[in-house]
Amino acid sequence: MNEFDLIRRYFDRPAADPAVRLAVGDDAAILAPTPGHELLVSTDMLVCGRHFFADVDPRALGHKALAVNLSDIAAMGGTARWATLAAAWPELDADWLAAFAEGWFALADAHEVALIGGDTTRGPLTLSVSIFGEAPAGRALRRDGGRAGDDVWVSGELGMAAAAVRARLGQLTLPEAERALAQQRLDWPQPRLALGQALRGLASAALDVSDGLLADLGHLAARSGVAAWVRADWLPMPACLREQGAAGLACAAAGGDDYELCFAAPPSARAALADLGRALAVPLTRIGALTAGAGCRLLNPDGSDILLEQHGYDHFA
Ligand SMILES: Nc1ncnc2c1ncn2[C@@H]1O[C@H](COP(=O)(O)OP(=O)(O)OP(=O)(O)O)[C@@H](O)[C@H]1O
Ligand SMILES: Cc1ncc(C[n+]2csc(CCOP(=O)(O)O)c2C)c(N)n1
Ligand SMILES: [Mg+2]
Repeated sequence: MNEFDLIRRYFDRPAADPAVRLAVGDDAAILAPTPGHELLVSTDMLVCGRHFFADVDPRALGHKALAVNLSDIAAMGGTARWATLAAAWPELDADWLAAFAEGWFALADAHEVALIGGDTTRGPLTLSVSIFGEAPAGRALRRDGGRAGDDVWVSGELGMAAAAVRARLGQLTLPEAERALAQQRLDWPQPRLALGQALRGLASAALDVSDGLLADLGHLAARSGVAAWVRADWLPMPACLREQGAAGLACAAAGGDDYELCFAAPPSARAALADLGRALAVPLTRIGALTAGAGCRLLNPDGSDILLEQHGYDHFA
């Protein structure tokens, strides 16, 4: 099998989407965006040893490479449409590639996202995915719309993916059942696309939690020109992390790899958000608020600060 056989065998699947005029096989894809919509474009890379362990399940890796990109479209309140996959593969392992493609296409098909092109080289395992989504013109959710007085919310549960990484590195001990759940959260993030779309018109600002809640909320606050606080005891985290004390809190508040949505919304939206959480069967938890000022604080019930060593993952810290 050579490079072109590899592409044809694993990644060249005819797109059902009539907006894909031309996909894999030419010098560029040709797409027909939906009239009245704006294009959302984002890129996320996964590097072996940095974003995943070398012995990762290839099906999970195929899923995650796409999922983390879908999560950025979810954070914008968009519909995901098309993706490109640029990959460096260390070797041509047919079973491994088949499993990777299976993980990718299962998620791609579930969200009707067509693989429209990419690039293939040999090298240390690295995946760079670009995602193209759409939102009705002027309606995408941005980071810069938050206002002092808004509530801060987060979807799902925080911290288990980071706990899986720390357990693997011997920095944290989890009971067997919880360790399996944590591994599941790390390997199989579920991008919150339906939630993001439903938040258009409800949320004032949003982003997805990839680096860690405090770091990412800090970005939202900075872009919105306000400060943020969150209450440690309001964070949605499983009991097994609460029981770990400071180490568990660090996972939930700053661990990253959660791919949940964090968003700001005025208090007048509380009832609608409670209904939305029930309708989508996604837990939505009010965890804090935006205020005048700058920065992002983690608070005790008495209002005192909890200082963490880091607010999130930083590749160069
Ligand atoms: N090399 C680069 N050149 C131009 N822009 C970049 C580059 N790297 C990142 N950016 C931009 O900087 C901003 C922040 O990037 P970042 O990768 O942290 O996005 P994020 O959504 O916060 O996190 P994640 O990558 O985990 O989704 C984004 O707008 C991104 O497009
Ligand atoms: C082996 C291994 N070590 C550490 C981590 C944790 N981690 C790596 S990158 C990142 C932030 C998101 O990345 P980016 O900002 O590049 O999108 C996080 C939380 C992991 N997942 N696997
Ligand atoms: Mg993001």
